[in-house]
Amino acid sequence: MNATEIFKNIGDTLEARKEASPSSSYVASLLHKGEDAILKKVAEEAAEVLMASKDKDRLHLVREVADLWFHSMVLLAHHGLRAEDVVMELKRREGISGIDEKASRTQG
Ligand SMILES: N=c1c2ncn([C@@H]3O[C@H](COP(=O)(O)OP(=O)(O)OP(=O)(O)O)[C@@H](O)[C@H]3O)c2ncn1[C@@H]1O[C@H](COP(=O)(O)O)[C@@H](O)[C@H]1O
Repeated sequence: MNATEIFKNIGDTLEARKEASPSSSYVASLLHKGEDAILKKVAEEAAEVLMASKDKDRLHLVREVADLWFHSMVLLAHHGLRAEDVVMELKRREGISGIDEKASRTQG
């Protein structure tokens, strides 16, 4: 299974969890708690990424980034968006130098 298929499968699961009972699923319970609870998890996971990076523990870092990506996907689902929307934005940016893009924003 490639990354695109994994993102799609998780996105489909998150969508299905909107109809699931909060007692039966972590995602359903988080979606049920609402935006503030999801944002709190995203912030917590981002902080854990920082700590894992400082620990110089590569496996720990991969696991924390997975937690951050996953909770970001739950946030996207809350807003009716999917990982594929973020991938499309990254694709749109492909080949556009960050330096050139920043310069175009500061001109005129
Ligand atoms: N990828 C994940 C995933 N990554 C992390 N987590 C959960 O995210 C939670 C957050 O972890 P923390 O490190 O903050 O630990 P915690 O203290 O237990 O969390 P809190 O009680 O503070 O929320 C843990 O319960 C993890 O199990 C995930 N839960 C679900 N998924 C995917 O979502 C699908 C649906 O999950 P359910 O809705 O639970 O069936 C699963 O099949 C997976 O594909």
